[in-house]
Amino acid sequence: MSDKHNHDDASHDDDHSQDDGHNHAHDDVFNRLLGGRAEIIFAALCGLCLLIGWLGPKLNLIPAQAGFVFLLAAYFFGGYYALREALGKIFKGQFQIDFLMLVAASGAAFLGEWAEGAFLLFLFAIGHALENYAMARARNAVAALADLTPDEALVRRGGKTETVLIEDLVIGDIVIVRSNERLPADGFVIKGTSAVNQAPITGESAPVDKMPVKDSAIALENPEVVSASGRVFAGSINGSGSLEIQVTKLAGETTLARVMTMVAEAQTRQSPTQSFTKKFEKIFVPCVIVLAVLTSLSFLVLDEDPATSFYRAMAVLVAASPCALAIATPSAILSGVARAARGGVLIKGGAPLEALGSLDAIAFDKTGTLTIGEPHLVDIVPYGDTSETELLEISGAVEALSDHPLAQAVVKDVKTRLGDNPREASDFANIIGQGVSAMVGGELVHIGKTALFDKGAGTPLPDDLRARVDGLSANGRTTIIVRAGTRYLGAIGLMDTPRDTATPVIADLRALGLKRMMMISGDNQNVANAVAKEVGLDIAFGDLMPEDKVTKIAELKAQGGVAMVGDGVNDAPAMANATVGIAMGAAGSDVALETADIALMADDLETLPFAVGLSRQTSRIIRQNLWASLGIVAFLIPATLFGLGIGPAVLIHEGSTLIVVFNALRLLGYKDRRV
Ligand SMILES: Nc1ncnc2c1ncn2[C@@H]1O[C@H](COP(=O)(O)OP(=O)(O)OP(=O)(O)O)[C@@H](O)[C@H]1O
Ligand SMILES: [Zn+2]
Repeated sequence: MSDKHNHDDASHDDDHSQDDGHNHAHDDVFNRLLGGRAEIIFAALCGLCLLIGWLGPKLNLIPAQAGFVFLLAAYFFGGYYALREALGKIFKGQFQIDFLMLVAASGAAFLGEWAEGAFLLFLFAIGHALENYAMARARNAVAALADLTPDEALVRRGGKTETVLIEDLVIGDIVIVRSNERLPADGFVIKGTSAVNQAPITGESAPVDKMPVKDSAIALENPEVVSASGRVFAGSINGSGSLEIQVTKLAGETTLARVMTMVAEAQTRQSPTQSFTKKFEKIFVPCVIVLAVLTSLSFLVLDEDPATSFYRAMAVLVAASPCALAIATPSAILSGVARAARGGVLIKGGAPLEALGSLDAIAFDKTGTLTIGEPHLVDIVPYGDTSETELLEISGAVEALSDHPLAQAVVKDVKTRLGDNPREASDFANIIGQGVSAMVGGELVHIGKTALFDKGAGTPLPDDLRARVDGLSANGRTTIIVRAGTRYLGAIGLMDTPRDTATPVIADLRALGLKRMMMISGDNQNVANAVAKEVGLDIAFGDLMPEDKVTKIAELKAQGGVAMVGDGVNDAPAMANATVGIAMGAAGSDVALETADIALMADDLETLPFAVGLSRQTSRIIRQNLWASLGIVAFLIPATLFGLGIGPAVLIHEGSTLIVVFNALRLLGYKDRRV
């Protein structure tokens, strides 16, 4: 890895821009010669020179002068990268904590303790090399996702089949995928059926059955509306069938490619804890310097020589460098975000990750989120002398002009019951959150919930029809009422089925410690209650207009924070107002991918407990790391003041830094405990 990352970069530069401070390679002569491993090789050489220079003269193997030359070499190898980095920072007007270490090493040399100084630099160099290696591992955990896509694809162009590089695929190309091969591109199926394993992209545990889309011309024009059974993603693994796929995204723009870019961005975004530790360091570091200066003057009051005081001051400097504190949070966030991405969850940085880890309230949208979002007609109740056919025809004609899930359900079921609809509607209007209106056969037709007929003008809802509607709602039916002119034609009861995953997911979330789980819905309160009860939610807020949803979420946010889970269909404003907005189905929707704080790639709730569990684990690890790093500093400062030497101080210092980093790296192996 030529990729060098210094823990101090991540958090010590006072006014660093995210990308500059975060991740830069040491692109120097040595790294070029040593294949990017110069740092670790230098650390090893430093140790070797130290060993020869220190033991050689002691065992009379080499003369003392030669030993000294080896110690100087150890200084060079151990201090080269630290000095380079520190000087680079100082020229930019930034301060680097590890500069304190260099001062301490020079101090040791100044006192004639060359071996001790070299030992300090050795521990320092090896510690940092390991740390950089670990951080690179976390960062590259996501880059490994790129290996999921094959380099080449088998394409059919103009009757010929040829193999091309995936970079050379163009939109509209037809790609042939044989059984058990990895998919080379995003697109939709035009031929063949197969069960495709999408776990690397969406985290879905079970393979998804794929089949050709009905109309490939429409699908190519509007890839976002292709159903889950038709759409495929680069990087997923074909099952036993073979497929022909039409390409809809260029190689650099596939879902996988975009997730990788977004993860890289997210990993550099600062979390509240990071900002806090930075502020803390701003106060702490000057205090350390003052303390060290005072310690170096202690010979003025204590009965000791100035060299001893100076040595002790150096030890204090090392002891108090809060390196572990600086790396504690960024390393955990890096690993957490990387692990999430590999499980089909895109977390946009440390802030949402930490927020989700500490929330205990979560709100769900109903339609399309907790339910499948495909309601069916279950009750048809004509009123007065209206026939069932007339009720259905008029409703079908009006709803044909609406794109609401309820409308689509009505249109579809009317078509299966009656065939082609002889009636047609015009002058359609949407009455947001309540219903719709349109002209059919010269009459103004209104369709919608009770509130539409209570608040609006026009003939009021007759009591006997209201009683029927209330009865249906009480049974958990979403009920819509139809009125043409002054005549009430009747009511239609629809039912949407909860997702199979809803109940187990909510049980898992409860087991993870979420206390308040609720639903917010525009649907009737009774219906909301029925669904909430079925899936195991604590409470349902129904009859909410779109702006009421926003108000409700803002209210919950003020009461200690809330995560809002939605499918992105008319719940985006509520998600934007939540502490953390979680969108599902992001693999198929660019808008959801871009706007959510956390995006579940699968069009399902399945990966939500994983996201919450991982966030909680990340928060726990950050807390452990903060306590450990502060604890070590709190121990080392008095210990060095009372005589602990530089060697042991550096050992403990670097040891604690590494422990913190490796503790964070545990997140990469976080187990998703779903069954
Ligand atoms: N096209 C329509 N035809 C009939 N009724 C409608 C239509 N659009 C909305 N309504 C009525 O307005 C209510 C609220 O609609 P809204 O779109 O705000 O919520 P929703 O998306 O259905 O539910 P949820 O908030 O649970 O996702 C619906 O339950 C329905 O009664
Ligand atoms: Zn350090």
